[in-house]
Formats: sequence, structure tokens, C-alpha cells
Amino acid sequence: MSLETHALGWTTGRTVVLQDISLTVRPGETLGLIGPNGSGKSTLLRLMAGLLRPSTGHVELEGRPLAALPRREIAQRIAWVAQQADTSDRITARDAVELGRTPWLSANDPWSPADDAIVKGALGDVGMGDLAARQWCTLSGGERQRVHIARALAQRASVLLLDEPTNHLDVHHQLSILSLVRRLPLTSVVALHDLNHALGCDRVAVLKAGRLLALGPPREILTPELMRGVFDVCAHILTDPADGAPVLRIHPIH
Ligand SMILES: Nc1ncnc2c1ncn2[C@@H]1O[C@H](COP(=O)(O)OP(=O)(O)OP(=O)(O)O)[C@@H](O)[C@H]1O
Repeated sequence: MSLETHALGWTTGRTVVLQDISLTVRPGETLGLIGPNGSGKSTLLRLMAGLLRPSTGHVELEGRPLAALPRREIAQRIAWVAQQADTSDRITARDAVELGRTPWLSANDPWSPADDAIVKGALGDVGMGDLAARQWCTLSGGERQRVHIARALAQRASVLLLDEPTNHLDVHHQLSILSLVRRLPLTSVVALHDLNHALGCDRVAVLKAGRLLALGPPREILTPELMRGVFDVCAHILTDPADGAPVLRIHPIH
């Protein structure tokens, strides 16, 4: 399912946070969203998710304006994993993942064994099957993050929007979650700080000060010049002699 932004902008008070963002997320691709702190990544994701109303421009889902779609349909099509989301409710990990099925339930479509299977599968996909019965408040930050991702997977949406999903995760789970996202037959947009993770995306979009600076395959976009201009670092791509994979070496300019 394609997701497009057309001249999208968001202003709060006198601050222009995002300006003139036009891009197409292609069906099935994983698009990495990168940029320095405060460049507008979360704001762009929230606009794409329909959680914020654009000040200018609009978002289209499969050619239809997001603003014209009913909330329930948006929830069936777009799953969103926030950077930080918490709850003080007394719920288990499984309860949290079951919330992902909400957009699909109705009086005519009550909870069924198929929903149980989807929830179980999603918990297993993020390696949380063994902790399904644990109370939310007893989970570590990384375990909570994995449950959030499982909740989004259980939603069975066609578009997955993730805001720094590797936050709190140990290196094993960072890699397994990102490779899971890449393998899923979904259209995904992932805000990332680790540029080596961005190298694994189909394409990257680079934001700076609320503007889209570049969009394309990571090896073409992440040039030493761009990395210096956007992130104020020296960086170049090396090739791992073991398997030929690209690796970004990053160091300070001075
Ligand atoms: N509600 C708001 N009111 C005022 N300023 C805001 C608001 N929301 C976002 N901003 C500002 O907009 C800018 C972009 O914020 P955003 O969270 O989108 O950036 P980001 O690229 O996701 O940053 P980070 O990498 O630090 O998570 C920041 O300067 C932020 O302070």
C-alpha cells in the first residue's frame, strides 16, 4: 500500500516544524527516516499516521486523502509505534498486544480463535512469547518496546510507522526487530538514529531543520558530503571483507 505526502507542513505557534515535504513511500518498501535531533522525524511520522493535522498539504493512502478516511479504516491500515508510550493500567503483555486487534472487532466480528493466533504469533515474532502473562509494570524498557511492536504487528495493517523502534533494545533485539520489519510484506517508515541501521533500508529520507534534503537508496544518499552537512561528522562507507556488506565508519570532524 503506498503512502504519499504532498507539500506537507506543520507549524505550531510561530515555529515552522516541517515544510514542503513531498514524498512517496512505495508499496512494500522499508523507508528509513534520518536526521539530527529536532529535524522533524517524529512530527512527519505523526502526520503520516493521521495523529496530527497538517498545517499545509496533505497525506494520501493508496491515492485517498487520509483526512477523508474514517478513523477505524485508518486504524486497520496504519499501525503506529511511538517513541515512548506507557500505561499505568494493570495489564499483561498479552493484553497490550490484544489491543492491536481492536480496529477489527465489532458486534458482528467478536474476538475469535483467529485473533488469539494472531496475538500469539505477534508475541512470538518479537521474542516475547514466554513473557505474555507478565504484568506490564514488571517489564523492562526493551521488553515494553517489543510488546509495542507486537501490538502493531497484531494490528495486521498494511503500513507500519515506527519512531526509533530500537530505543531501549539490546543489540541482538535491535537487529532482529529491524530484520523482521524488512522481511514483513508491509510498507514501513522507520525513524532511525543509527545510520548503520539506515544502510539496511530500501531507501532513506533525510530531514534537516524540517525540510526533506534527500531521498534515495542509502548507498547513494549517505555520502561523506551529506553526512558532514547534515550530521556534522566525518563518515564513509567501508566494505566488510567477510561478506561484502557496507559499513559506515563515523568519526568527529575535529
Ligand atoms: N507541540 C510542539 N510545540 C512546540 N515545538 C514542537 C512541538 N512538537 C515538536 N516541536 C519541535 O519541532 C521540532 C521537531 O520535533 P520532532 O520531535 O519531530 O523531531 P525529531 O527529528 O523526531 O527529533 P529527535 O531525533 O530528537 O527525536 C523540534 O524542535 C521540537 O522541539
